Amino acid sequence: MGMQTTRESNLRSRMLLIDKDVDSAGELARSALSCLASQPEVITAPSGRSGFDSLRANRFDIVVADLSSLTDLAESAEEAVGRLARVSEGALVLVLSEASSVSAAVAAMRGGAHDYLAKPVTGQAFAARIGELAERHGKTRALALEAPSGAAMEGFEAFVGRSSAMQYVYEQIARIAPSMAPVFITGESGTGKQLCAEALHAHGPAADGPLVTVRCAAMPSRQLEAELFGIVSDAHTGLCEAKPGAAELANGGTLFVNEIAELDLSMQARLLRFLQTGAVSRVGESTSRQVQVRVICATSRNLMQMIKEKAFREDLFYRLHVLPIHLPPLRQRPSDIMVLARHFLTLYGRRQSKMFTGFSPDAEEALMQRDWPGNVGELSALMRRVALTQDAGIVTRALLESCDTGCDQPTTRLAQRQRPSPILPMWQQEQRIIEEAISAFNGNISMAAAALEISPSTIYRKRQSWANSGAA
Ligand SMILES: Nc1ncnc2c1ncn2[C@@H]1O[C@H](COP(=O)(O)OP(=O)(O)OP(=O)(O)O)[C@@H](O)[C@H]1O
Repeated sequence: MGMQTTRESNLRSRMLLIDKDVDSAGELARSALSCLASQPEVITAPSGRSGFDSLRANRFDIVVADLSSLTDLAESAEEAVGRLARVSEGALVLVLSEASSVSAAVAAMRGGAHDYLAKPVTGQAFAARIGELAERHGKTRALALEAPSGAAMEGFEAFVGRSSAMQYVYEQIARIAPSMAPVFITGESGTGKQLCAEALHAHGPAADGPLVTVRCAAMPSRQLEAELFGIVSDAHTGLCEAKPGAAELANGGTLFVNEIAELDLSMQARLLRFLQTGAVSRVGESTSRQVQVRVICATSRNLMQMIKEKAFREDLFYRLHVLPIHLPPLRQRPSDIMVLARHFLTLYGRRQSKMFTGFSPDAEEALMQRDWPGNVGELSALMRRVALTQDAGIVTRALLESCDTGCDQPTTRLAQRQRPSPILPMWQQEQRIIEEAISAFNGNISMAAAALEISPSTIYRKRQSWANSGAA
C-alpha cells in the first residue's frame, strides 16, 4: 500500500507518519491533531521504505516513525532512524516504540531522532510532545503549532502565556507545590523566577504563612548574613539595631532565596547548616531558634560550572536541587510574545488611563523577530515605556523603535537588527558550544549535558550527525 492523505492539503505544515498499522496510526494522528489550533496535513506510510521514498520526494515538517515499522529500511534501529533522519532535511523526527526500552530510545536518539515516545500514546500526550519539540527546536512559527486550544491555560497565578512550554511549567508548579521539599528554579533573567516562587508558595502547604524573599545579588556578605539570619544589637557601640532575618520571618511559610549563586562560600556553609538543622541564630548570637520553612531558591547562572570551579558547594547544591523547575526563555516560546505584549500594554495603558487598541502588523513583526535576551522583564519594560510615551490607539513599529532607546541590551534593539558579521551557521555554533562544554568537563558527557540543560542523548545524536556529515 502506498501513501494515504488523512487531511485535505490546504494546511501549512506537513507530517509524515510511518506505521505498518496505518489505520491506528491515522486514528492517533487525528485525535492528536484535533487538540492543536493549527492542524498539519498528515501523510501516512505503511513501511520504512515507503516513508523513506515519501521523504525523498516531498518536504515534511514533522516525521513520526514507529520503530518496528522500519525493519525493511535497515537491520539496526539506529541505522534505520539514521537513514530517515538524513533525508528528513530539517524536519522534527519523533520515534515511537511499543516497548519503553532504554536501548530502543538510545538507538532512536543516536540515529538522529529528536525525541522518543513509548506506545501506547494518547492523542493529547502526542500533541503536547510535538508542541514541546517544536518549541525546543524553535519551530513553532514554522509549523504554525499552537498550544491545544481547549486544554491550554491562558496563564497560571500571575503568569501569562499559553505556549506548551508554559503549560508544562504550570503543570510542574501544581504538581510539586504541595510538597515541603526545596524547589530549585533555573531560568534566564526576566523569565519569571519570582513569579514562580510566588505561585509555588500560593499552592503550597505554607500558603497561609509569609513568603519572604532575599535577593542575594550585589550585597556585601556581612549584610547578606544579617538579611538572611538576623542580627542582635551591638551592646557596646549601640550602632546596629536588633532585627530578625528572612529565615526567621519566614517561619511557618516560604523562604525564597533568589540569585543563590551570589552567596560566597562562607554564606553557603551557613545556609547548608540551616538546611540541615532548621535552626537560626542571628549574627552575634550564641543561642538559636528552630523554624519551619519551605525553601525555594533560584539562579540564572550555571551552577554545574560553578561547582566544577569550586565556587559553589556540591553538597549544598544537592540539598537544594530536590524539585527542579526550569523557566524557558521567551525566544523559545514565541507564541507567548504577542499575548504578553497585549497584556502589558493593556495593564500599563490602564494605569495611565489610556486605551490602546493593539499593534500594527509591522510592529507585531518587529516584536516577534526580536530575541528578547531580557525575556518577559524586557518586554514588560518596553510596553511600560510605550504606554507612557503614546496617548492611545495603535502601536506602530516606529513608536516601538523610538521607545526602545532605553533598552538594556542595545544590540537587540528593534531599530538595530543588523548583527556583527560573519554569522556562523547554527550547527557550527552549536557544535562549538557542545564541544567546549565536553572539554570543560574533561570529556564527561553527562556533566556537560547537565550544564547545558540538555539530555546526554542529544549530545550523542548531534555528534553522530556531525560525524556523518564529515564535520567532526
Ligand atoms: N509569564 C509571565 N507573565 C506575566 N508577567 C511575567 C511573566 N514572566 C515574567 N513576568 C514579569 O516580568 C518581570 C520579570 O520577572 P521576574 O522578576 O519574576 O523574573 P526573574 O526571572 O526573577 O528575573 P531576575 O533574574 O532578573 O530577577 C516581572 O515584572 C514579572 O512580573
